[in-house]
Amino acid sequence: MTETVVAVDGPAGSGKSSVSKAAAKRLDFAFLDTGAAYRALAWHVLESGANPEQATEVISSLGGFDYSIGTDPDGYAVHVSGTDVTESIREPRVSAAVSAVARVPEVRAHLTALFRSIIRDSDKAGIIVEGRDITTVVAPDATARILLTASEEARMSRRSAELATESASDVAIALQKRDRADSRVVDFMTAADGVVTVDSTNLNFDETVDAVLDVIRTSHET
Ligand SMILES: Nc1ncnc2c1ncn2[C@@H]1O[C@H](COP(=O)(O)OP(=O)(O)O)[C@@H](O)[C@H]1O
Ligand SMILES: Nc1ccn([C@@H]2O[C@H](COP(=O)(O)OP(=O)(O)O)[C@@H](O)[C@H]2O)c(=O)n1
Repeated sequence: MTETVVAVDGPAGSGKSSVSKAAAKRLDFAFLDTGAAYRALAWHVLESGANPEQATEVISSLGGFDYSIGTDPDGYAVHVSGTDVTESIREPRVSAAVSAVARVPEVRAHLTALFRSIIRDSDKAGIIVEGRDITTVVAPDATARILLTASEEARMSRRSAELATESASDVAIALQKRDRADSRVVDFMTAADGVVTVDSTNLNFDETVDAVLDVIRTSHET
């Protein structure tokens, strides 16, 4: 039974995944990357030849979506029907299709229920869950709720440093397009009531992890 739930939201490239993972390791908590599930469904839709832009085709694909993800911050594998898709869900074709899949309300309801069961079943004392709507929809009553932000410029340069095979401008354009589409569905740019903003624009990685750990500690004390 998970006692402490930490919810982290924010735009693409703000550091949600890497910072949450590092904080979870420090606390010996589990870690859940919810974006991986939306990406895996987009991969599944593309793989089955369905059109991600067509909500009815996406909803039909949900029936055969057999998904699993680990919650170990030291390394987690993502599987769809037994196929390891950990790497392939990061491909640009999946990033380009994921927002269309994520805007379908039936998809969000299905995955939210899945995330809640993973959170409930985790055998660690705590879990850090990151995504876009964790502080507001998936776990609004989490022990600590954090909005991790960074300037668009910082986010783009961090993301393009990771994706060496693509040009910086291609990465920037794709990221802006995805953020714009995603923010029509959930607001992850402004902190909801009770959500603490950590702006990492002028913090290095370790300072950002420390800032997140501080919010978690403070939330425990109140
Ligand atoms: N405060 C920071 N300073 C510098 N680089 C950072 C910082 N936070 C995260 N990063 C780096 O930025 C990149 C994108 O982070 P990631 O965790 O993938 O973001 P998100 O999950 O929000 O899309 C990673 O390479 C990560 O190591
Ligand atoms: N809680 C969440 C998490 C992700 N998503 C969707 O999943 C996509 C991929 O999320 P991600 O966290 O892997 O994206 P990055 O920020 O890591 O690039 C996002 O662009 C959203 O479309 C969502 O709608 N709700």
